[in-house]
Amino acid sequence: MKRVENLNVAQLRPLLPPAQLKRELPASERVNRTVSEAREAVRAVLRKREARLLAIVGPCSVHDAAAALEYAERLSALKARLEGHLLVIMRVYVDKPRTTVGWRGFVNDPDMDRSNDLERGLRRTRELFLKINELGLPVATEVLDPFLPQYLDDLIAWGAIGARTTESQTHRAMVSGLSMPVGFKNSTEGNVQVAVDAIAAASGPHTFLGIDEAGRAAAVFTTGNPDGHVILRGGRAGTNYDAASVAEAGERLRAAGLEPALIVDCSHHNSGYDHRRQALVWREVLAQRVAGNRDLVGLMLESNLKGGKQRIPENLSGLEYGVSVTDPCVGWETTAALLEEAHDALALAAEPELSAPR
Ligand SMILES: O=C[C@H](O)[C@H](O)COP(=O)(O)O
Ligand SMILES: C=C(OP(=O)(O)O)C(=O)O
Repeated sequence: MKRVENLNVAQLRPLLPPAQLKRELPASERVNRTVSEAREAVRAVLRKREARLLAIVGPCSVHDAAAALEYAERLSALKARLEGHLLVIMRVYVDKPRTTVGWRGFVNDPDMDRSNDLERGLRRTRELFLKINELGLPVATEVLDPFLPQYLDDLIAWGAIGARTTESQTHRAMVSGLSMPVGFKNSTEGNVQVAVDAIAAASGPHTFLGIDEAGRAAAVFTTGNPDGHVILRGGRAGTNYDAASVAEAGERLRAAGLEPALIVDCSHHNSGYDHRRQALVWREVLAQRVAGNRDLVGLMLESNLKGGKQRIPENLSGLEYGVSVTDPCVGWETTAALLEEAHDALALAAEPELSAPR
């Protein structure tokens, strides 16, 4: 017989099962509280039961756990001060989609040397998510590989489906079984309807091929995720954070019978991949929200310890600490200033309400 199977597969390397990793690195009570309280708070924000603005900020991708932790420590201190008006969650993105090819993220290639030691990546990612949650800072991440949630789901407060996968049946079905609220990005072309369709699709039950806690192939039967929402990230057709684009996205959700809840991603096509433009987007969207647009429930910022981005050098000792290796990020000072600004603007806008005669 002619060999016809696995012709392009170099190796199949068994991985530790999810239950084993969770046993080795279990969530503490404090971590569990951070995750469950943040998920509940996000749900309240999405349903407009609470007026805080969701602020999802952090690196485009994590490549250095120490730098990510330093960032998390700074952000958790700031979060505590801004809690009255902002619900701050840290972007801890470890599984990166690529337009063509490139480094696939901390979980896939933690050593950044193309050794793709996934088992080490899973361990190190779980360790990092645990430490960040332990600070009381909830974790936001893109859910790209459909098997990954089995290893990390108990540590994630908010999930995203990226612009390249919002239209994917596999991802919609996966989200229908996820335990946390999930935002769907508009497509890279700028199509918002695919994100609206994704919310509707993921809100119902699905059955798909997955793995169970023991790592065995399993048919996964889901009940549907009621907490989908749209993330506007701009597209090749242009930006979509202006008042007209925001209104149109809200109308699309209403027309589909869905809660009009929108997050604006200040980066990606909304910033033209120029990190200096993220502040403009942030301020413009904040002004719309302060002027009374309650469809706008959140903002996303790509931010790191230092601004800009760097190429991954052949010799990794040449990496600059705290600088993104994927999309350009705003630095820490800009991040802190934008968060403070948002907090103060929302506080000011809320004042007349508070002091209104009863
Ligand atoms: O947010 C990250 C990137 O925009 C996304 O992963 C695609 O990256 P690439 O176009 O550099 O491959
Ligand atoms: C990959 C990302 O964004 P997008 O899917 O919008 O390109 C991201 O937010 O890291």
